[in-house]
Amino acid sequence: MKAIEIAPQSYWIGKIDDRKVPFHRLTLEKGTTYNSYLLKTEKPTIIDTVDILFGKEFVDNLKEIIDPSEIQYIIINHVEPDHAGALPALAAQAPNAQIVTTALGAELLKDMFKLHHREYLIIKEGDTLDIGGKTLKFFETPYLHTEETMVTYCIEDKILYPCDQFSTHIATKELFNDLAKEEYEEDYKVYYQLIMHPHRSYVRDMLKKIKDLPVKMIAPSHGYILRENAQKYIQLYDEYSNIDGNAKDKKVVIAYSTMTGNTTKIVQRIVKGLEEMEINPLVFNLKNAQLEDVKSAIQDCDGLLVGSSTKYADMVGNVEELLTHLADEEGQEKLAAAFGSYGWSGEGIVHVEEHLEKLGFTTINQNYLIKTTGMEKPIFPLRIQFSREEEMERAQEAGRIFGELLAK
Ligand SMILES: Cc1cc2nc3c(=O)[nH]c(=O)nc-3n(C[C@H](O)[C@H](O)[C@H](O)COP(=O)(O)O)c2cc1C
Repeated sequence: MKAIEIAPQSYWIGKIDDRKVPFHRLTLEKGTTYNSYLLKTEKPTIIDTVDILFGKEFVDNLKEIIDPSEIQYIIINHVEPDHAGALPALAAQAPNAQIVTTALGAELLKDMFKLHHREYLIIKEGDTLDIGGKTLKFFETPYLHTEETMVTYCIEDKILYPCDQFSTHIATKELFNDLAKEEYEEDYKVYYQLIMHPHRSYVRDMLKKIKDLPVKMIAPSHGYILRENAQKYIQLYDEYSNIDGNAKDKKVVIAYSTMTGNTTKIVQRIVKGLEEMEINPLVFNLKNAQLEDVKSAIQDCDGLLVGSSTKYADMVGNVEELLTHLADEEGQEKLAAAFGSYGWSGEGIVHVEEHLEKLGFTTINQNYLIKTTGMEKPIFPLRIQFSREEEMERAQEAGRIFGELLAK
């Protein structure tokens, strides 16, 4: 494909992939595109590249419009190899270019592509970069759809370069949405649901960040460049990610035991996280609760969180009694997770999780989170050492994530 002008001095330099593309355990029946952009300003800049399969072709095509050694910046909004895959081939031909990305993005690129020796320009929220004739502004948009992700906005052109966000998997040759020969809104929605929806609270954070930008065109990294009605596509993400009425009707039970109150502090932060999702859980400190009451609340709930600290490698209080009491119940695949404070080994939390699994609950743990959201940091089971404040942030995040998973 030849370069296509999208704005003065700005070009699409991507690749149309019209195969049935294997991707995220799916087959993209309509193929896709990998959209890369060249901003041919005084300090020539490339925004994202193409899939790793097409690295050589990408660089060969690029050479027809610019000498790669002139490139000053290569912006990597997201490190997945369908966008950053041509970076090694490009970087080898562009020795003067700095790689512009988030701090986490730089760490991942170094290890993934052995680019330790390159110069990086690390982006923080709201930073701007003068590329000689245009100014770029950056926003960190974590988990859309991986942790390191950011978006780039060109102030003069009013173009948003959001990489995977606002994308569509279609191997379009028309490229611009106003030239589309087929209806594509359903494909746009399906893409959102598969890739972005598991992270919809982050979608809402991103929407707040770009709310006041006068975006005239969205130039994503898959499918159509949205130059007609760009705001409509932002509005659609607002509608799709709206959590109202989704999570707030869910019933959550938290049941726990504590020796010295550390697990109570965790509960308070989990509750705050759930409240962010408009969920008000029923909380039982098992020391003061009738097990029959807790049991009937659990029978009636959509999600269950069971907490215990650890005493001599075991659960504390009457957590075990409760879990045994539930043995004649079936978890009915309801979502559940274990949490607790601990000192050095935290076996109590492991025992709680094993009980929940045996009872037939769908237990949220790291494997579950990786499969459903791609999130690899260990949120559940939630293990907090003593009640260290610096760790408590995780408890609130865990509450929010639990709510999001319930609302799915
Ligand atoms: C008698 C006793 C035994 C403990 N045994 C363990 C243990 O085996 N493993 C561990 O990780 N922490 C152990 N701890 C540490 C507690 O789990 C830790 O202090 C925790 O923060 C207590 O939380 P809580 O106040 O919610 O009960 C023990 C604490 C006490 C007092």
